[in-house]
Amino acid sequence: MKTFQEFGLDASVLRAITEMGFEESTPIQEKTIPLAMEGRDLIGQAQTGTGKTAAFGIPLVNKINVKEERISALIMCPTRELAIQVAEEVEKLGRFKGIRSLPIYGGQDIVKQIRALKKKPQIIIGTPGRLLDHINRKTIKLDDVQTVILDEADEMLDMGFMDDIQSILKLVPTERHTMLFSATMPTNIQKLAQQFLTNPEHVSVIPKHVSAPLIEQAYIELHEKQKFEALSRLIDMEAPDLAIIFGRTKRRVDELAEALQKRGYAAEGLHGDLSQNQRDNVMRKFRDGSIDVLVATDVAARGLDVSGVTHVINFDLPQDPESYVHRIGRTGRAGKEGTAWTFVTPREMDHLHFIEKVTRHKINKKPLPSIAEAVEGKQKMTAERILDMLQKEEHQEFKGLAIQLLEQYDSVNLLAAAMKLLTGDKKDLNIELTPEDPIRARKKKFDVRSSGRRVGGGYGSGSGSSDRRQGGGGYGGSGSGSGNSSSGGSRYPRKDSRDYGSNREGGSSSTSRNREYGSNNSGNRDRSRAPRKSEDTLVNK
Ligand SMILES: Nc1ncnc2c1ncn2[C@@H]1O[C@H](COP(=O)(O)OP(=O)(O)OP(=O)(O)O)[C@@H](O)[C@H]1O
Ligand SMILES: [Mg+2]
Repeated sequence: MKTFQEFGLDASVLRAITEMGFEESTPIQEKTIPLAMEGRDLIGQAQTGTGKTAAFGIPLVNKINVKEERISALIMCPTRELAIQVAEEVEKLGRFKGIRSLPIYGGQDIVKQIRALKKKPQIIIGTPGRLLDHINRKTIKLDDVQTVILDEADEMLDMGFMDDIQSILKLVPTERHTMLFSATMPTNIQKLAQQFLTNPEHVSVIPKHVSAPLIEQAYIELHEKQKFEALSRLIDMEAPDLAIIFGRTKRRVDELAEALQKRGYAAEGLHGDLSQNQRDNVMRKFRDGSIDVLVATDVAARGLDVSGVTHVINFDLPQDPESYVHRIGRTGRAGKEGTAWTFVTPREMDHLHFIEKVTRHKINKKPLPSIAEAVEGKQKMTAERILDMLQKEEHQEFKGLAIQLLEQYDSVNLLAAAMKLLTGDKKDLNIELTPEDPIRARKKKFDVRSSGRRVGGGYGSGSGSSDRRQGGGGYGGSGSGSGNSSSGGSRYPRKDSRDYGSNREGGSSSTSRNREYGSNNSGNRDRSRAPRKSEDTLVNK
């Protein structure tokens, strides 16, 4: 692998890279940085957690002129959390060069954003809905934008952001440098690429499997009613440092987070119906370790990079293979190992096999963890906590009492009792979750075409595009409901309700497919689209 010195980067950018602790470039960085520095348009595909952000961030900050007082680069992301995270990485990369960057996303006070825009940032990192809002208010002008990056480009298309992106890109000079990035590149991305990129280079670092190599993947076949018990046992058995648990709907996430809390786990939920403040708080707590279980809808599936996530658990099977790849990719990042567990009900087994086929990765079947395994795991963890406390020497004030107790009681019994207390077993609490419908693969899904690799039918282009058309139609008129709309009669249909949601945006919107992560109907899926991808969407051809 190349060191960063070999790219001929600005000294201030190199210094930033060093401070971030990056020693060598990752494969996608090695391939894209030189091309991007030449100004080539490109489509960059590489596994989750392999540094795509810096792959576009480094050449971007390298070329930005700090004297520029206008927006010269635009990065678009599908979710607010991702926009915030990418903005932080860009900020770090550009720090010593003195580059000004700003995240712009829905749910945040627009007046505050307008004030921040007055500081003349050179790089804007935003979600499409809120960007359009600013464009309509003329608080963001794109006339001088020279570089556009679409992170998780396929997801933005999938969420129905195509119209928004088109509207935005129409305002950017055609003489520009455009790059798309994602771990998955479905065929429909070609349409976007053809329209917006000039003679793009397709840079793909997907060796054999589309999912990241350091993730151990397993599934448990079980009935819907067994899921919660299985989850508790699994968490106890595996004792994750940090875990993300994906649920299918917002209601599911709420119920699950509450149920886990009742059982004594430090868990909180994240989905599009929460206020931005709540979303920020949950993410902050998860990042700083004040909670160790994040329960989330697919709003957290893409791009999020939280170090220390050792486990991803699909409490509900994801809708499509892409979602599976991205969800499990929240662990096993930056060279670290991770484990992904997936719960599958008997009726969903076909769909799991489909995911295996598309991702070209066998997912190992594991038995439901037994009570004994759960107990053993919990005991181990309690012991670890005690030893950790010993090392930190934070137990001094209990020493006197300990000596007294030891004079009267047996040491083994004493410690065992203390451990039992510490384990805080609340297993007998009766918890019932509202059942979710199983995901079912469509009948015609294995319509194998000539190459023998394609999987058409329900996942192929035919039904897929009709799904999209439906979605697109629904968005046209969804504007009026947007709570934070202020520029009535705008040129663009208002679609920030799809900005993965907040109460204000999503509440009254009539978004047709509930794809936006913020409808108030608590039972809604955060994404309720039919599976429809073709096999070759995920695998390097
Ligand atoms: N060259 C490098 N050396 C060490 N760590 C790196 C390097 N480049 C990036 N990283 C770190 O790797 C982690 C994953 O990077 P990043 O979030 O960019 O992955 P990604 O490819 O965009 O993944 P996803 O597909 O999930 O969005 C981050 O914590 C980042 O700081
Ligand atoms: Mg990323």
